[in-house]
Formats: sequence, C-alpha cells, structure tokens
Amino acid sequence: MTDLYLASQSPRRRELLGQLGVQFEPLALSVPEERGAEEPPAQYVERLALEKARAGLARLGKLRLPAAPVLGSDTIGVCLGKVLEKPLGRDHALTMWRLMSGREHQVMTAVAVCSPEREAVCRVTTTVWFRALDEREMEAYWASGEPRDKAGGYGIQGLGGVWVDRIEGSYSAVVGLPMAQTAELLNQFQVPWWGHPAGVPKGERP
Ligand SMILES: Cc1cn([C@H]2C[C@H](O)[C@@H](COP(=O)(O)OP(=O)(O)OP(=O)(O)O)O2)c(=O)[nH]c1=O
Repeated sequence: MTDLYLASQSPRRRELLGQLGVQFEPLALSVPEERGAEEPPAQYVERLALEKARAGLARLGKLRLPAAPVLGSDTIGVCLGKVLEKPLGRDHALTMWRLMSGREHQVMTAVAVCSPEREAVCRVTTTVWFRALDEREMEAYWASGEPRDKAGGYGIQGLGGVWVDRIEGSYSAVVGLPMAQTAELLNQFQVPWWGHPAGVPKGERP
C-alpha cells in the first residue's frame, strides 16, 4: 500500500519527490500537451498538472489499485510572451535559445494532487536570467542530447546551468517540482514526508 502515486515519467520529479522522503509509486501515463489558442500560460500549466493527476486517478480505478492521492506536475518557460516547451528538434531549440539569450524568462511549474474526495493545485513562477549565448555553444549543447526532454530546451541542473546568470524563485521548481510548495500540498492530503507533523512521534518533536 503506497502513500502517493506520481503521475509522471520525469526522472527529475521522481528524484525530488524521493528527497522529500515520500513513499510513492510511479504511474506511466501519457497526457497530450496542447495549449488552447488564447489560453494564458499560467492557466495552461495548471490545467496540464491537473489533467495528469486526474488521468492517474482514473488509471487507479481501472487497474483496481489501492486508493491514494495522485500527484501530477507540469513545467513550461515563458519568454517575451512566448511559451517554451520541449524542443521539437534542433531548429526549434535554437529559435528558443536565441530568444532567451541575454535576457530573462519565467519558468512556471504547477503541481496538482487529486484524490477521490478533492483536488488542489499550486503554481510557482521563477525568473531565470540567461547570459548571452553564442551559436557554437548552442550547437554543442544540442549535440549533448540534454536539451531534448526539457522545457525551454535546457537543464539548469546539468550542462545548461552554465547559461544561467542568476535566478529568483525556486530552484527545485525549475528542475520540475517545487519542494516547499509540494510539501505544503502533501500536508493538505495527509501524505507523510520526512517533516510531516504526523511523521514524528509527539514526544520527539522539537
Ligand atoms: C527548465 C528546466 C526544465 N526541466 C524539465 C522538467 C520537466 O521534466 C520537463 C518539462 O516537461 P514536462 O512536460 O513538465 O514533464 P515531463 O514530460 O518531463 O514529465 P511528465 O509529464 O511525465 O511529468 O523539463 C529540467 O529538468 N530542468 C530545467 O532547467
């Protein structure tokens, strides 16, 4: 019996949730990521997080797995009003990076938790400043393979970190799961993590 299901294929989300000390089971799902023509980025990222969590809950029912809350999450970038998702290929990645070069962009990550009784969602926005990038670096970065499965085509936690001048907000949210806000959601659903109030026997609390 698990405390939580993680509706995500992202190895980063698995690792960050593991750092919270949550007992969880991953659920393999694929939810189409398509933004409505006029859909604002903040609404889009929250909708996707919720759709992933809801799809996970539906899957539990179908597979007759024991009930537990399901967590879904989504990350996008926004630069000069353009939404930045995973690159479709080399040219798309280069177009995104030329836009982001030498200026700031926002990374939005939404986290949703759904149980049969209720659902909750939160969104964290972090500003990331990129230094000026040159074409040779962009080509070398694409060749590394790292950009392919990441929003905006970069990983702050990897080779892409060298492009980041500074950030304001949550580092873990940029990597894919804001730890502070996720712990808050887990508390709302009584899911134990290492600092959960019920996780430490009363007499031993500081
Ligand atoms: C900006 C940035 C994004 N990312 C990642 C986080 C997300 O995993 C990914 C954005 O894609 P998402 O669609 O949010 O997630 P995903 O497809 O990887 O996983 P799933 O939908 O199954 O949960 O980009 C980094 O790892 N580092 C970064 O610096």
